[in-house]
Amino acid sequence: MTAAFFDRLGDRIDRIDSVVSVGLDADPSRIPEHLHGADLPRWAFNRRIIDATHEYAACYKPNAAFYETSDGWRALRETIAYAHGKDVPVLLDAKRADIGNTTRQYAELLDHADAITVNPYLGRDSLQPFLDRPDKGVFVLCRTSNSGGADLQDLDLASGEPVYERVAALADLWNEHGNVGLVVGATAPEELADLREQVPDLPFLVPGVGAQGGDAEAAVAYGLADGVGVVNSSRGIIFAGEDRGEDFAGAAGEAAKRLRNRLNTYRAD
Ligand SMILES: O=c1ccn([C@@H]2O[C@H](COP(=O)(O)O)[C@@H](O)[C@H]2O)c(=O)[nH]1
Repeated sequence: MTAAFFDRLGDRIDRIDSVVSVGLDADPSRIPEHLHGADLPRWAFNRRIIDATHEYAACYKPNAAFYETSDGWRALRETIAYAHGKDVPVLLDAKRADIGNTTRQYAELLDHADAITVNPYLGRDSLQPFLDRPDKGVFVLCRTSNSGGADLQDLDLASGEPVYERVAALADLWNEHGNVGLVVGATAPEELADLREQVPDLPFLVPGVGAQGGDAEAAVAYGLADGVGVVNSSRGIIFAGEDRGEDFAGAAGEAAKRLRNRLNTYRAD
C-alpha cells in the first residue's frame, strides 16, 4: 500500500534535511530567452530548475495558474513526472472546489500530483472527493498571504472567532484520513502562531517568504507539526538568476540552498 502523503513528506524532509517547497511558477514572460524556441519552454525551464534544486526540495509546488493552456498542461505533466523521477513529491497549488459532480472532476488532478490546495468556501461536500483520497495531501486555504487575505478571513463570526479559525476547526474535523493540512501565509505571523496552537497536528504549507517578504522564522516555528510541513518560495528561487543568462538554474540552486540553510537555523533539532 502507498504510504500516506504526510508520511512520505516527513521521510523526504528527514532524508534531505529541508522543509523548502520550491514553487514552480513558470511565468512564460520570465523564462530566459534562450529557451523560447524549445518545444515546451515551461518544461525546458522547469527541467533545469529541478536539476539544480532537487536536493533542497522537500516538495515542488507548481501553481496550476501557470499551466492552464494545452501546452501548459503538457509542460506540467512532464514536470511532475520528472520531479517524481527525482523522488520529490509534487503539491499542485490549484485552489479548487465546486459542487459535487464538478469537484469530482477537479479531484482527478490528484491522479497526477501527490497533494493539492483546495478552497473551503463551498464547504465540506465540495472537498469530499479530495478528502476521500487517503494517500494524497489536501491543503485547505485558511489564512492566505495576500494583503486582501484579511478582508474575509480575519472577520469575526458571531461566536467571536475569526473566519480563519473556523476554517481550521472544520479542516481538523475533515481530517478523518490524516491527509489534511492548512495553507497559512508567512505574512501573517500572528495568525500562524494562533493556528498552530489551535490545530497542533495539522501540517501547514506556508507561502509568502521570499518575494512577498513574509516571516521565515515564524513560518518554521509554526508551520511544522511534529517536524512535518513546508515553507514555499517560488519567484525568489526560480527567478533568482534572471541576470545570469544560461546559468539561471545555477542561481536557482544557490537560492534554494540558501533558503534551506536559513530555515534550518529555525528548526528544532
Ligand atoms: O496564501 C497563499 C496561497 C498561495 N500562494 C501561492 O504561493 C506562491 C508564492 O509565490 P512567491 O513567488 O514565493 O511569492 C504562488 O504560487 C502563490 O499563488 C501564496 O502566495 N499565498
